[in-house]
Amino acid sequence: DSGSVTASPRQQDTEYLCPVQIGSPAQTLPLDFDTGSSDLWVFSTDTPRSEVNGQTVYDASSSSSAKRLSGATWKISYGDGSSSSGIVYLDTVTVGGLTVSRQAVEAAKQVSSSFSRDTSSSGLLGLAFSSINTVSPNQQKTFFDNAMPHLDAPLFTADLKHNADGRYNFGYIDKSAYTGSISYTPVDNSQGFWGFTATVDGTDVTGIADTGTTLIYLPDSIVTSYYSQVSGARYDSSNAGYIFPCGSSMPDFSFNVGGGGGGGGTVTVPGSYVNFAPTDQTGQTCFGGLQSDSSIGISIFGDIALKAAFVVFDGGNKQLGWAAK
Ligand SMILES: CC[C@H](C)[C@H](NC(=O)C[C@H](O)[C@H](CC1CCCCC1)NC(=O)CCNC(=O)[C@H](Cc1ccccc1)NC(=O)N1CCC(N)CC1)C(=O)NCc1cnc(C)nc1N
Repeated sequence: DSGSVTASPRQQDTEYLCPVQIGSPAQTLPLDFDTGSSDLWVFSTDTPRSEVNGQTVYDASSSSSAKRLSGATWKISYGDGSSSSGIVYLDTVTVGGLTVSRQAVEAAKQVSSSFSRDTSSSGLLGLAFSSINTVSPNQQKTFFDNAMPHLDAPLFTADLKHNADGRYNFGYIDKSAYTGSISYTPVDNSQGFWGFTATVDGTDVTGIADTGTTLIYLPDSIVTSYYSQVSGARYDSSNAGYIFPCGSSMPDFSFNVGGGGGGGGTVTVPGSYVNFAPTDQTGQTCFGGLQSDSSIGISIFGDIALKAAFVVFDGGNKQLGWAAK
């Protein structure tokens, strides 16, 4: 089997949403595919009306294939301080033509305010490792883990784009989607994430590939040296990050993956991607897409990096592949 689904950017590439079919007859919900978490959760008819703000909701009672997973609950909190919790159904889930028949669909009975405010997203589809799924008492598998044995190849690929529709493919590598060769590097999934090591300016950086994080968060030394090339750039505590004049032309940012004997491959993030967004309506000052990881405790290669590459998340061989495009 295989599947292929469009990933549409929202709010200047802040997140990417994909249509997912749940239940019988199918209910289509736009979900944020997140390689940084492992719960598939949705706004539902169980979510208080006061917390629903136009989002499409999942109604298990109108799906003939839905079965309540009795006694199961879930509760999750994210790096940006948002959170949600609820109950669990098993139902049929289809992504880009790829169907999993008994997928844990986590219905929200509570969502934090940032989810209520994000009217375009009906929830998340976690693509990290099932070891960090939050369902209790019996942990549940991700859509990818459930699909993997049926896939032509045990992998999915992420091809996110700047201000344009990209694509997640499951079970195959689309050779027309990238240029040159794919450089592979081993994955450390001990924390449940797609962890890997890249080299930036000769320095090894261990981080995670996270489609659910908008920006790139790297060690202070690398970030400071990057912004030292931009006149007027400075760390601004009120914005909690590096800012600079919006008219600045930003240097490209490159990192090497799979740097072993074969020299590996280099991913180059265009400077224009690092000019993330204005900090206010005046459009004078802009917020950087590359920020320090010192308050996070882990380096994150988020959407700003991922949309500069074609990325293979290889669950069978536990490796990450990076190619230019
Ligand atoms: C099983 C939990 C799971 C592993 C969890 N994983 C994550 O948090 C990473 C995951 O990829 C989540 C997925 C997000 C969650 C919010 C909704 C969108 C997806 N990523 C983050 O939280 C990284 C920081 N957030 C982001 O990067 C959000 C993403 C977002 C996009 C659109 C709308 C709202 C939020 N964007 C921003 O903060 N920005 C975009 C706008 C810009 N002006 C500022 C930066 C975790 O580590 N939780 C532990 C945890 C809990 N609490 C805290 C405080 N930190 C934690 N790390």
